[in-house]
Amino acid sequence: MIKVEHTNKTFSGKYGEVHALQDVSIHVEKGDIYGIIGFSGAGKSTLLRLVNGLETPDSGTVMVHDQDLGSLKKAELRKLRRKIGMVFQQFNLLDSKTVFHNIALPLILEKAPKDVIEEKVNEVLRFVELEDKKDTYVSQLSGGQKQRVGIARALTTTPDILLCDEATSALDPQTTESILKLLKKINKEMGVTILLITHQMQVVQMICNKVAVMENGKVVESGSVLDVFGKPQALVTKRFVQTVINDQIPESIVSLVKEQKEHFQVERLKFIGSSVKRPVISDICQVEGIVVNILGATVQELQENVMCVFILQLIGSEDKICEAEKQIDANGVIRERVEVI
Ligand SMILES: Nc1ncnc2c1ncn2[C@@H]1O[C@H](COP(=O)(O)OP(=O)(O)OP(=O)(O)O)[C@@H](O)[C@H]1O
Repeated sequence: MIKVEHTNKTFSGKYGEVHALQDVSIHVEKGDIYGIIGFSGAGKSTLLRLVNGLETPDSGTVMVHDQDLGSLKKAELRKLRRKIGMVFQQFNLLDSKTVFHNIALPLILEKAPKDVIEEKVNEVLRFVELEDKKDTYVSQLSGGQKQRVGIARALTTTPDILLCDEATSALDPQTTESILKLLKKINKEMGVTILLITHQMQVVQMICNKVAVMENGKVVESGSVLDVFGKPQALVTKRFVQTVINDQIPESIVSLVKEQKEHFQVERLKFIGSSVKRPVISDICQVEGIVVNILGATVQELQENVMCVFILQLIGSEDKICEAEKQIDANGVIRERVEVI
């Protein structure tokens, strides 16, 4: 549905050149909620602007619906963009106009008939649950309500792609959750594919099925959310994952672990999907000569799955520890040795 292939974009600024995108590729399929995460300056907005045709790459291609944006005429690009809705961090609404007027704006600009506008606005207002605010001025709304209006406006042209630019960054945690639920409902019930950029891993955890992690203009890691959360490779990805899943040994027990006189190994186990049901702990307990000490455990919801992280201290000889590790690996659990420093 969206294919960005080997794109590069360099800006010339006051202090020299900025390589905003370096060989960036992402593939978004129909029905995805695809998250692009990165710290400030990573290149997320530039990538999003390529997808809606506001920016052109220096090299590489951007395909939307199998159409190469670089080869489209202005009118063709306008037509394609009609099917791409945009949601912004700062809502980009007209404060002195009513909710109805703001939502109707894209259709007013298209000179759609009044009855068509009325019907469509009512439909999207129902969907975002703001029917009672139809005649309220935007200046009188809360941040969450403003974002619902922004989303409703993006839906009036019945887009099949929604691009969200930090849509929840200006909102409190509770409102963020309700907006994310609304985006998920749009994806599920309207079949709209969503590409969002964010710097909050919580957003990715709550609604995305795929994620690309950006750093210094490059995609350093991408894949399904389950894979990326389960086995983050790049340091920046590990840091983002740790903001939502605490997989570290609690500081307070590090010294207790170090006091252990017998030979031991600390292991981090991640159970995702069906591996949650495996009796791994009881399996290792059956390895003769191994004592298991649970140092930490967390459970997080991830998509329609749960991810459990266990930090275990296996006490026993190196041979016995290797035997226990084989038992763990045979159960399809993600395992890594943890050095206690
Ligand atoms: N029009 C421009 N002219 C010059 N430099 C630009 C321009 N647009 C972006 N940049 C630079 O490109 C780099 C990537 O910017 P971009 O806005 O894509 O990052 P970002 O990940 O979206 O960051 P943020 O989360 O802060 O918006 C930054 O160093 C930025 O200063």
